[in-house]
Amino acid sequence: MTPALDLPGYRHLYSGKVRDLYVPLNAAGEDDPDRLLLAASDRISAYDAILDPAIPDKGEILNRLSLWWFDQLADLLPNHVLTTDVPDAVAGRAILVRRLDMVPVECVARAYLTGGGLGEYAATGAVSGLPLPAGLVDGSRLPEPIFTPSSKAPAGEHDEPITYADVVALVGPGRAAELRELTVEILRRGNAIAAERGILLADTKVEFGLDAGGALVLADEVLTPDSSRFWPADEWVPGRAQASFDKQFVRDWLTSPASGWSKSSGDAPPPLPAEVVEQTRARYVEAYERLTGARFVPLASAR
Ligand SMILES: C[C@H](c1ccccc1)n1cc(-c2ncnc(N)c2C#N)cn1
Repeated sequence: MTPALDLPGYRHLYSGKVRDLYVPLNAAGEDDPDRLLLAASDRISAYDAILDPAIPDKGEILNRLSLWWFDQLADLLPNHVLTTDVPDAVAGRAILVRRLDMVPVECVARAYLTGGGLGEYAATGAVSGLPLPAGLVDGSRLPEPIFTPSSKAPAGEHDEPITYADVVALVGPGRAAELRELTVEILRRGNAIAAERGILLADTKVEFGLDAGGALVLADEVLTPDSSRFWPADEWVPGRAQASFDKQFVRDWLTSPASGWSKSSGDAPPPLPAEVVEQTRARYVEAYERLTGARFVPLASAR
């Protein structure tokens, strides 16, 4: 994995698969207690691996999409965004945010049944302890979006599904109800907009934090293809694996004989051909332009 950039005036705190977290330093070289810098990289992850090469402009496209969603949701709850005035090295793909006391729950909502939720349903008839109607299949639209929280696993490990009762035990009944209501409403609103533009948001993960006054604030990224499953609406057919809006070219090539790779091999996926990289970049641009109604012009080229 390409190491996170060295940003003068910032200390690198942590890197996830596709994003990097920094803290601004004051004149004395000490950590700013109130702000963080969240940088979205061009890295792409699939099959639990970070693929090579990176997808040009992916970080900027998804950062700008997340900022657009924060605006669409601003009447629902406050968010952590302070400014997009960031160092040139990460311009367009990073934001300075308010440092929050992060809620220790991965807040997931599902509007369609797939992935880990489908596995839980097949085994128990329920997801996160929530019984669902019989007869649902891969890609079934749920009667209403459901809250299916997970634990915050240590770096490199998978989040584990937890029940609503577990959330209550972690944050108390009032806060748990607030998290459930807001997470479901964010996905509901996301789908109300996305469905009109030919994209289905099957599920999403959002993160919340508390500000100094104890108010709940929407943090992290919101409703991006990295935090949510994006499906092309015109290809939705319940009963089979759905096409991914953004990662299908990657999946098709990696699982084709052309790649010479097998998911079950345990080997790292081979580098993506230039054509797959460009097709994938184009899908991120298309998702951004369909949802926001704006053209994507890379900041670098706009300068
Ligand atoms: C999971 C996520 C992350 C992002 C980027 C790279 C790796 C992890 N993260 C977000 C915070 C965080 N902490 C305090 N205040 C905040 N406003 C935020 C946010 N967002 C800590 N981790």
